[in-house]
Amino acid sequence: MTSKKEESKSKEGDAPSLTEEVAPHIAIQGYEGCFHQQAAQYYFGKHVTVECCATFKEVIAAAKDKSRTDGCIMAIENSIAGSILPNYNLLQSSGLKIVGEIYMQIHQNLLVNHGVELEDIKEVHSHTMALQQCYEFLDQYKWKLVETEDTALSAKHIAQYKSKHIAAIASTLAAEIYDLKVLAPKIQTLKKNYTRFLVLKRPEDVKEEQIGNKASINFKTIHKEGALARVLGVIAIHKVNLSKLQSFPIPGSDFKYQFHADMEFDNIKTFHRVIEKITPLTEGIKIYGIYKKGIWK
Ligand SMILES: O=C(O)C(=O)C[C@]1(C(=O)O)C=C[C@@H](O)C=C1
Repeated sequence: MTSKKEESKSKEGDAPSLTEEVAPHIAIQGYEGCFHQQAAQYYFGKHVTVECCATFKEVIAAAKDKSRTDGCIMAIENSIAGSILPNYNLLQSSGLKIVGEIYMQIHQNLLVNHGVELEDIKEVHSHTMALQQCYEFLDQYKWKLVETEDTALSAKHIAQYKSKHIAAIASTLAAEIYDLKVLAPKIQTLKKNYTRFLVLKRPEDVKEEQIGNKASINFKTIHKEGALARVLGVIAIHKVNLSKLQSFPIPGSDFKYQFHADMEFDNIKTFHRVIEKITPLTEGIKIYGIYKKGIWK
């Protein structure tokens, strides 16, 4: 049986020559018209093919499976709704490497079937992160908010069932694909609304250390005063920019914490020096990847 990955590679007919670049097949959370698909196209180009998964857990499983995909794209944080904490745990247990990141401007829209007006709406369906990005708009109404797997899938469902009382929050691309009306455009709480996505690959497919100016690491510190401050001091002394520090509980540890840190630097040697110096101050330090800082799109 041909896997979806092989199918996608042979779509154009003949097997690609050795010199020909093969469009990657990438696992995403969501379906046709979702923001992950747009992020995949932005990063890999229009020819990328996607393996649509219902949950982030499935995305990671698909990314780890060589017969299914070449890796995945996973949202990790949003500038309005904040960090997607469960994804930090998934990243940690996955063993996958970060090879890139994407900051993508997200416009959320209220979509309905043609003929439906604001006063007809009783429920609004969307991905939890999308709903959270639109609370200020949604708070004006008494609609029931329903969390779904995906923005685009919500749009597809209201079109499919010709719903008269349900709206979806999704992209204008989803509106086009499923022939829905944009009843209210750009309803996210702040005009500027960015989601950061990580590009992950299996470690064996990351041939050599990436050339980059950003890195993500994970570490634990002992439960003693000043332990984290000492680590941060080393980072500061080396003039490395700590662009994100996220603490999250170690599962099953009665609230002991681990830290995820993103760092930006001009010289890779400086980053390695920081790692050398903080290793004795931390436990279980892990480098998730060295990659090129994403451009805000
Ligand atoms: O539902 C989608 O369209 C997704 O791609 C998921 C997702 C997310 O996980 O944050 C992606 C970007 C937006 O922030 C809203 C939802």
